[in-house]
Amino acid sequence: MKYGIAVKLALLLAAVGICASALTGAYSYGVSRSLLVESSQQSLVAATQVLGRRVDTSLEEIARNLQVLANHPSVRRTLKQPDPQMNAQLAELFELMMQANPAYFQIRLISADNFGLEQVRVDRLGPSFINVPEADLQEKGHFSYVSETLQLPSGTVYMSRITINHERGVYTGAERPSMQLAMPVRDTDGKALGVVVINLDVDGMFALLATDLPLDFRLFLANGQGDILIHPDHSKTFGFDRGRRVLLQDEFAATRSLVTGATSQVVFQQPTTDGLLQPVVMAFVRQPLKLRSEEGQLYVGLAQPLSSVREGARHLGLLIMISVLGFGLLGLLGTLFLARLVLRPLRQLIAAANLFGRGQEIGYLPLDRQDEIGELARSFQQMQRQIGEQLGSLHASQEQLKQMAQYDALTELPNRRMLQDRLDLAIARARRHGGCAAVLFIDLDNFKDINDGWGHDAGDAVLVAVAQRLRLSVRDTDTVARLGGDEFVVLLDGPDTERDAALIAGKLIDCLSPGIPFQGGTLRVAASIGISIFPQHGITAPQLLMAADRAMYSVKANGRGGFGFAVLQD
Ligand SMILES: Nc1nc2c(ncn2[C@@H]2O[C@H](COP(=O)(O)OP(=O)(O)OP(=O)(O)O)[C@@H](O)[C@H]2O)c(=O)[nH]1
Repeated sequence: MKYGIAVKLALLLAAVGICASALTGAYSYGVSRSLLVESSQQSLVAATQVLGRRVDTSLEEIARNLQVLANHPSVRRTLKQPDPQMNAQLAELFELMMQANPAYFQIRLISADNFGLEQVRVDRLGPSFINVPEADLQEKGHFSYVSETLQLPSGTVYMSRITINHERGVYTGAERPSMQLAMPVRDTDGKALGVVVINLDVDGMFALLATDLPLDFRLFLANGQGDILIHPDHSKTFGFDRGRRVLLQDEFAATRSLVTGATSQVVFQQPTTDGLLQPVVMAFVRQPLKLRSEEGQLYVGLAQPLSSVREGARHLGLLIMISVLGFGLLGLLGTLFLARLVLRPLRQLIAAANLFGRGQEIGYLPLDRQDEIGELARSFQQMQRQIGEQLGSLHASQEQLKQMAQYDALTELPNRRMLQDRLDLAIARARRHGGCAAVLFIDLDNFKDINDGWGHDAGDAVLVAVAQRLRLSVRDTDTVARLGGDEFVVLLDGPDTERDAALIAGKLIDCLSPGIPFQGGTLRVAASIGISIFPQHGITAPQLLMAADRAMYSVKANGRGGFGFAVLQD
């Protein structure tokens, strides 16, 4: 039993278990993976929406700052009557505001007079600020952020398009993506005195807004017409500034529905392209701007590497694989243990059956168990009992058959067949030791008369009594047999047989002479005996029997009731 049932059962169950859990694992992995990717995509959309709203909120905050400045009494006063001291104080105020708002490139106070001459201007230059000297101040009346803002009602914000700042001046904002937010400064009677302008660092503002996003996220921004303004590949930004527009809807076909207004958000997977070194999931939202602006709306986008989206799914897959293998192994060990547990009593039964087959004590059987194994053990015990009983009766029958084959049923003396065997044995022994054997052939005289006169039962009683008397008259080592009817044979075996034969024949005749009591009466019986001796009268059993038989007939012929020896062979 190289691979027993336990191993086979364990392997089968473990294989079934592993297949089932692998299929379940694969299915749940597939479903969970889709759900995880879907959930990541939804999270990306939500993050993009939050970012878009933050842009709008930031612009509103800038508008509130503009309001503070436009309504500042010193601003009005210096626009009405320029005062270098007041200008210096305002410059300090502008600087403080720029310190608090890192995305402000520049704050200016521009007069409505003198062709829009800058009154106060503070520029950011790296970590420091420059209060531009009066001599370097410029006329800005021809810029729309001045001319158009002067037309606006008090408290209204002008917001320019986002462009590359080509205005003259050496400061951090030069040649960088920027936008101008301006507000008119009006006198109490509503007369426009000038404008306050904040030049905003667009990249800086978005970098600030996106600070809490994961490092591998990439930011995208397009203006209301779809011109890409922020892209990891800078060659794709502000294409219109170089005379070749690069549009969001051309770059990412999936955003067309967004640009045409069919949807307010899109999420899609993008294979590797310029500026995106690996496949990403991208989400874009259309962000309407609350402030009146030339853009009207912006398109804000975020890209997340597909690998990080799938990271969770990969982790899940690994967990599922470990679980499947772990549970498979546990299942295998558990099944092996269970199978051994179940098979132990079966092995006991096998051992018991083997012992029973060899006729040995069968030992312990799990008879107390209430399950199928207990039932099997009880059936086995029952079968063992029945087989034992049947074997017993078979042995008894065999013994009976043996008795019947070798003994006479009436007298219980050895029959002709057994006599034959004993005679053969005696001849062989005599031959080997140079001894002899004697056959005394006994036939009752006129036995027929007893039958006829007293009935067959009387004859039987006589035969039984004769057998008993003959038996008691010889040694235990001698054989007294009944050949049939009223014929008996006594076989004498020993060194002095020849001399004793006549003696014993006389003794036998004498033992029969007492009457045999039967039903209140007495039956009389006598016998004639013929004697043959080995080797004188024959050297085989038939020869000896025949010689003795003939001798017995000679006795009968000579008047019965005596014995005589066989005639010597020539
Ligand atoms: N009761 C009884 N009678 C038997 C049995 N076997 C044989 N006999 C009878 O025994 C008798 C034998 O008779 P025989 O030996 O031929 O003759 P016999 O009357 O003995 O006369 P002799 O032998 O010449 O002296 C027959 O009548 C048989 O029927 C038996 O088992 N029981």
